Amino acid sequence: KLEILEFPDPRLRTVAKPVEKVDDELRKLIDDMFETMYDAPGIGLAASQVNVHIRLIVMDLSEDKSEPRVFINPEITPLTDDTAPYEEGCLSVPGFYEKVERPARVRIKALDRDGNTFEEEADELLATCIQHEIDHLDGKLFVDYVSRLKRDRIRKKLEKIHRQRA
Ligand SMILES: O=C(O)C[C@@H](Cc1ccccc1)[C@H](O)SCc1ccccc1
Ligand SMILES: [Zn+2]
Repeated sequence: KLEILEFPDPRLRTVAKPVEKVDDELRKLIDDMFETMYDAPGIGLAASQVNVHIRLIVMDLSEDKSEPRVFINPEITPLTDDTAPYEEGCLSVPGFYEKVERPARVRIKALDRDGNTFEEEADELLATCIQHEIDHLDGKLFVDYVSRLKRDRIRKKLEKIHRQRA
């Protein structure tokens, strides 16, 4: 299992670099990220969250771990000006949930775990999750979309918890 960085760790603000080679070493990291995500549990995980600053996301929106998805060097394009709200959480901001508005439908272009390019249109939870994860690759967190007052309260609470840890 890999350690998940927690807000306000400054390493979460790193902008991830494109993946150069989709090889067995990368696939080992992908498998370790799935193990970490399922154990958390979560439905998405960006490499940035495990302190590996490359443009790699793993995701599984299914109820029974039956639909693992890999997005390498993902690019998204909004397909509508409509936005959809979602009560977002984050494995890097444990215990806090805030409403975030994001484009309701997006086009995703990425490489899969074999290095093949694929494209798909996403709405609902897939649209929300892929945008949340790509934000991680750009050093952004969902708490950046709430007021500074709210963000500071969340930061202070998590800093207190981190101080109480050994
Ligand atoms: O990136 C992460 O930290 C994992 C996120 C992914 C996510 C955030 C907001 C909305 C959708 C997905 C979550 O912590 S995974 C936990 C979870 C489970 C079901 C629904 C929403 C969030
Ligand atoms: Zn997150």
